[in-house]
Amino acid sequence: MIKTNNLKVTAITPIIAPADLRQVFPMTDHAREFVSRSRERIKEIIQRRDRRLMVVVGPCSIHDTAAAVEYARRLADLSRRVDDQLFLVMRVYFEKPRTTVGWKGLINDPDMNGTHLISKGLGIARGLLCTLTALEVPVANEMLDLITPEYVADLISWGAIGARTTESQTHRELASGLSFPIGFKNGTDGNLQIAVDAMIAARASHNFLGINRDGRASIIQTAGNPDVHIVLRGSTRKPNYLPEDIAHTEDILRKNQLPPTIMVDCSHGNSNKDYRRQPEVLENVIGQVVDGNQSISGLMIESNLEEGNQKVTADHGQLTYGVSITDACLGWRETEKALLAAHKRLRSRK
Ligand SMILES: O=C[C@H](O)[C@H](O)COP(=O)(O)O
Ligand SMILES: C=C(OP(=O)(O)O)C(=O)O
Repeated sequence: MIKTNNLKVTAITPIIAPADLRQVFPMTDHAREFVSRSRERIKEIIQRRDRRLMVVVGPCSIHDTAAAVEYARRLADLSRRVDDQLFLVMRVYFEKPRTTVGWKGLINDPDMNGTHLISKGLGIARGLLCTLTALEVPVANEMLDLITPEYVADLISWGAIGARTTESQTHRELASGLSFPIGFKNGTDGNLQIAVDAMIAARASHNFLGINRDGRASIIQTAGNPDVHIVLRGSTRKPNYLPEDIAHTEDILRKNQLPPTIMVDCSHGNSNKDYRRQPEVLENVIGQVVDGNQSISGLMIESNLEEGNQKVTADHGQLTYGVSITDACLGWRETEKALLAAHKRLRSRK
C-alpha cells in the first residue's frame, strides 16, 4: 500500500497531560495571590494609572535553573530598593525563536544535547516557575509554542509575542485568551503595523484549536485580551527608541484607537545587538520619561549573572556559570548599576 501520510515524520511521542504536570507542581494559594497581584500591577502600569515603569529584565534564555534562582534572589533584593519607581519582572524565557536553526530553549531540549526530552523540559520549567513565584518574583515569558501555555501560563504575569511571530494569526489568537498582559514586538525589519494589527486582533474574541487540561485537542473560545501593548525592539536597520520614534509610535497608536502605552526593548535592534549598549538605551528612554513623556510604560533588558554569551559544547562541564548560551547579556553588576541610576533619575520627576 502506498503511504501518503507522515512521510517526513520520524516519530510521534505522546507527553504528560497539563493536568498531570500541574499535580506534580501544584500552585499554592500564596502563588495564586502573588501572580494575580503582579498581573494587576502590570495592568495598572500599562494603563498609566500607576506611574511606575515596568522593567522586564533577565536572561535571554534559561538553561540552568540554579543560576536562574540566584538571579531571581538578586532581583528580589534590587526590587525592594527601586519599587517606588520601577516594577521589576524577571525574564524567564524557556522558548527561543531562531532565525534559522539552533537550540530552541529549555522546554524543547532541556539537556542541550539534541535529545529533546520535552516532558522533562516542561517539568523543569514549571518547577522553576513555582520556585520563583514562592520567592515573590513576577515572571515574564515569550509565548512561542501554542501548546505549552496550558502547562505553565497560570504562573506567568506578563508575556511577549516576539518579532518573528507578531504577524502570525495563531499567536494573535493565543494572546486573545491569555490571562495576563501581552506585549507585541515590532517586526525584525522595523514594521510597526504588524504589531498594531496584532493588538487589534488579540483584543477581539476568537475560536481556534488548542488543547484542554487533559491534553485533548479542543476548540478554544476566547473573550479577547484588552491588556495588549507594543514593544519597540529596533530593527536590523536602525533603533526605534529615540523621541521621534516614540512620537511616531504614539501617532500610529492614536490613529488606530489603541491606548498610548509603549515598552522599549533596550536589546536586539535597539542595541545593534551589542549588549554593552543597553544602558545607553535605558538612559535615553529614562531621560524621555523624566522630560515628561507619558506613554512609555516599560523597558526590557537582557541581563544575566555574568556578561556576554558562550557556545554550548558537548561537555557541559565546560560551561561558565551564569553566562547566556543564546544572545549576549549585560552582567549583573552593570544591570544593577543601570537600574539604580534610572531609579535615582525617576525620583526627580515632578
Ligand atoms: O533574543 C533572542 C534571539 O535574538 C532570537 O532568538 C534569534 O536568535 P538567532 O538569530 O540566534 O536564531
Ligand atoms: C527573541 C527575542 O526578541 P525579538 O522577538 O525581539 O527578536 C527575545 O526577546 O528573546
